Amino acid sequence: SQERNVGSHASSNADAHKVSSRLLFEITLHGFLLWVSLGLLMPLGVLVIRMSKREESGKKLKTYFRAHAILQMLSVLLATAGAIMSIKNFSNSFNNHHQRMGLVLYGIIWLQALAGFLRPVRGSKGRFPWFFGHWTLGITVSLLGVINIYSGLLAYSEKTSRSIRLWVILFTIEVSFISFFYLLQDKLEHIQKQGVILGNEASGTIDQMASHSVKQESSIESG
Ligand code: HEM
Ligand code: HEM
Repeated sequence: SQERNVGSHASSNADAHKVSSRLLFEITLHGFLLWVSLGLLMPLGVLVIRMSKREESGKKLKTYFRAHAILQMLSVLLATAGAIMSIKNFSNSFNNHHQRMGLVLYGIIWLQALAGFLRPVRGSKGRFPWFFGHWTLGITVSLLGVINIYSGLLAYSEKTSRSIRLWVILFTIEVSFISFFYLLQDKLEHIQKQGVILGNEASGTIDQMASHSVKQESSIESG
């Protein structure tokens, strides 16, 4: 960069300004594309396929599956556009965590999407190992994606000396909502099951419990 400054001595001020505002635009576009991709579409795609867990109608199952596949493919395409752009315009030095982890993420999301298409049919022998691999990699990518968005914001504030406070706060709120909903999905299943037991089998269950405790008491008495 020193060489460049020396080389364009005559119009150095104007050039420096041009370069920096162009770079600023490219960094902002890079950040925005990758946030939409790994920070929004990908986690939404995960939440959507998890909604199919409590679904019995085949038609709705298919819709959730389609939505998952489409959201994840869009996410991969946007990330790829962002990757091509950043490799064209940035330094390609890969000398910090953000850049190196970003490169690894570009690779893994392609693998994950390809693996999504190469799934064994439901109920076959290979389905569980596939699901376990797809789930583990999917969750890992989503977590690393969130971490890389934070480190990208830090890199942005270092490069531009602009405040990132608002973006950090907004992104943290978004991630909290998504995490809450992710955890709630497991609980909803639990709550629904409890509802079924209380609604349909309550009297039977209570009868069983009562007779069980009577037996226990009588066995304590006799013992
Ligand atoms: C998970 C999402 C992200 C991934 C996978 C990612 C990936 C990358 C990669 C691979 C590079 C190096 C590009 C090269 O030199 O060819 C890079 C650079 C950079 N990224 Fe990101 N990025 C992400 C999100 C963000 C966000 C949200 C921002 C915030 C604006 C950001 C800001 C930057 C900056 C400022 C650079 C310049 C290089 C530096 O000094 O570190 N990135 N990113
Ligand atoms: C980078 C892209 C992708 C990511 C990050 C991802 C992530 C995930 C995650 C985390 C789950 C598990 C959800 C849960 O039950 O807790 C899942 C399930 C699933 N994914 Fe993906 N996925 C991606 C792409 C794809 C694609 C492209 C397809 C198909 C074309 C696909 C098909 C499926 C199917 C069928 C399931 C449900 C498996 C089952 O419940 O048996 N995925 N995905």
